[in-house]
Amino acid sequence: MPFDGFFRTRRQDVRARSLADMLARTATDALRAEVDLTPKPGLVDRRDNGAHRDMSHALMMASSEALTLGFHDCAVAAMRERDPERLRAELGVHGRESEARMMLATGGINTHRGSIWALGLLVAAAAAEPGRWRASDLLAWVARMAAIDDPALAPLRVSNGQRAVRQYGVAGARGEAERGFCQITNAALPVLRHSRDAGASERVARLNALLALMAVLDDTCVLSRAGRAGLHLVQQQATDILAIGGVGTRGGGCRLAALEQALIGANASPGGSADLLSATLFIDALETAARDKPGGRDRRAPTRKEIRNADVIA
Ligand SMILES: CC(C)(COP(=O)(O)OP(=O)(O)OC[C@H]1O[C@@H](n2cnc3c(N)ncnc32)[C@H](O[C@H]2O[C@H](COP(=O)(O)OP(=O)(O)OP(=O)(O)O)[C@@H](O)[C@H]2O)[C@@H]1O)[C@@H](O)C(=O)NCCC(=O)NCCS
Ligand SMILES: Nc1ncnc2[nH]cnc12
Repeated sequence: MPFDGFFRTRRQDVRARSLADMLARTATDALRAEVDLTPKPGLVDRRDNGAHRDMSHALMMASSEALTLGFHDCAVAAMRERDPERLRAELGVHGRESEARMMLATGGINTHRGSIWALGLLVAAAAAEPGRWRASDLLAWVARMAAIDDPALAPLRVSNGQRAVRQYGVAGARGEAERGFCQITNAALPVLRHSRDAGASERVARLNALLALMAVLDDTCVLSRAGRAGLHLVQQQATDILAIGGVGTRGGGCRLAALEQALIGANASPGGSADLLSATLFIDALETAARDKPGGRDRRAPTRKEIRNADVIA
């Protein structure tokens, strides 16, 4: 039918806009919740700037808010464009627009490039298949989309991540996306939920999930700053804290403080793990929303309070 878009009912348009708004808000809330989580080792939180001389809590919050529009645009694109190649190109445009808005909001500091990548793809996945919000479904979609080359990407764009990929032979952010960010399904989500089930506070559960990511992720942020020795330090010490029961135990809290000092001393920031923690919280929120309202197509999004309920430092 010609002009089939023209005949979309107002209700469909309203529903499309409301879904895009909800997904964009949920992604932004996940970013804010990650920044607010405290105390994180080597990362910006409510208490200090970790291993980042050029960042602050306020800057990270401003950056998070600046990304909402780009997430919305990724959702709308994924609802409208059914051709994967064309959609990949469009997501690349929205991703770079978001990176530009981030730089404007931060005065040129790269706070969230990795988050724009991971959450932009996840928002698109959730919008492309409304309600199919199991982690495995979302991340399988992400893996397919990430495997498509972005036609506009400058092939010689040399970033810290690309240098680390070449120097250390790791997957990097794009490679991890092509693998469906398996650290989320294999480590972060199980530890987050196991900690909750064991009675841990939401803050402790999220800190344990961050450690679970740090224990297994080949974080190019750490590699570019502190080399393979720095990555080994991060992975080993995060593993050790989880092995004694996580940050909720007396020994775990002390070791977390020691890890923070070691990371600052090594100028090592697990920024990639922070990005994937935001992605984990986003997926957790959508799985919860889908589970709480079976059968409904426009599932209630988790409230801002539900997503950010770990803001309070226990
Ligand atoms: C695919 C892109 C992400 C480009 O990635 P690339 O491989 O080129 O590397 P980078 O540009 O360096 O970005 C990678 C960032 O991703 C995070 N990250 C690191 N390791 C992993 C991992 N194993 N899995 C997932 N994500 C990972 C990390 O981001 C965080 O750290 C940054 C801050 O670190 P910092 O060292 O302080 O800052 P730098 O600027 O790097 O150094 P300084 O100059 O300050 O010293 C910050 O970004 C955090 O988020 C890595 O840095 C993607 O950018 C791309 O191609 N985008 C185009 C648009 C697009 O296609 N979008 C589609 C969806 S919207
Ligand atoms: N809290 C944080 N501190 C430093 N880098 C980050 N990248 C994403 N979240 C971050």
